[in-house]
Amino acid sequence: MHQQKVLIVDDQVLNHAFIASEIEDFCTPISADSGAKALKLASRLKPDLILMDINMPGLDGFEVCQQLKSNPQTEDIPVIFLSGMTDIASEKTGLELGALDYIRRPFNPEILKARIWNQLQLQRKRRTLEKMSNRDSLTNIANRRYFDQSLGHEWERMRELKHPLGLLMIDIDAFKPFNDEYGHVTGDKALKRVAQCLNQSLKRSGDLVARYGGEEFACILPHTDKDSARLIGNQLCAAVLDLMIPHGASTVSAYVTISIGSASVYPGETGSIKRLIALADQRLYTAKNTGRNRVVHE
Ligand SMILES: Nc1nc2c(ncn2[C@@H]2O[C@H](COP(=O)(O)OP(=O)(O)OP(=O)(O)O)[C@@H](O)[C@H]2O)c(=O)[nH]1
Repeated sequence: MHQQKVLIVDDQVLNHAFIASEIEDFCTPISADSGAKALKLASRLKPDLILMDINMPGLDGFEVCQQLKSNPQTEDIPVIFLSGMTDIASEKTGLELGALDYIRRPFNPEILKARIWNQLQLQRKRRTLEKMSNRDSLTNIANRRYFDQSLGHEWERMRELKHPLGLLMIDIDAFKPFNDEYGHVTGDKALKRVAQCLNQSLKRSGDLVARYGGEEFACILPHTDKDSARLIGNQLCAAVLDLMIPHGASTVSAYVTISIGSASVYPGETGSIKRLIALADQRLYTAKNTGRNRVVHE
């Protein structure tokens, strides 16, 4: 099975089979015989490309394209129309709706194949760049940019669900003395190990840990009330201590430790993302001033 998926949307089963047989040696074709099924499959499977007929019973290809482009989860999936409607007005409508290309039927199978191949190569590069732009290059966990984006997204999601959103602000203790004692190369290695440890300690798929800046990390915990956030914070403190990274210049412990400020709110009309960050930040400050290697919470 190939990694890249192409969703073929057409009410004519014979068309599916023909296109699938042309492209299956370099991608995995998936079939949808209606616009409604296409919308469901697109948001569930996130295909790399959608090849779509226009004339279909129920939702037509134009309507499906419009819905795909207005949903943040599917707006970036490239769409190519494959249609027997050869008039300029239809082609213009398709392109104006955000389709990447419009191929008229009858098409030459070799040309269709070449176009799909080219689009999949571009999509592969696009996805690699997207991944790189969201990662911190030293620690290989999410970066600040991705954190800001995710926090905004989770704030909205939890507001709609009326669920609590937890946030941990995390800072490595006495890291300046660590660098002074062992040098920056060892400092970088310790940062990487702590980052990986935090990342691996989070068990739920919706949780996210990011490098917030320097030796500071931040952890987004959807569906998490203040007690659960504190509990997760304590687990993270214990996990980092368990790494047993020697720290001869620390006044807190013989090993590298972290301090955490924990907060959880129900996103609503009052309150804001800024306020949530400020709360967790203030508590991190308190954790630093009351001994370090601890979680301070409400
Ligand atoms: N090796 C390395 N050090 C970094 C990196 N980013 C930030 N730092 C260092 O982290 C240290 C942070 O020092 P401070 O903000 O004074 O805090 P601290 O010494 O950890 O003290 P507390 O936070 O109060 O426990 C600075 O010396 C930075 O140079 C990095 O990418 N690599």
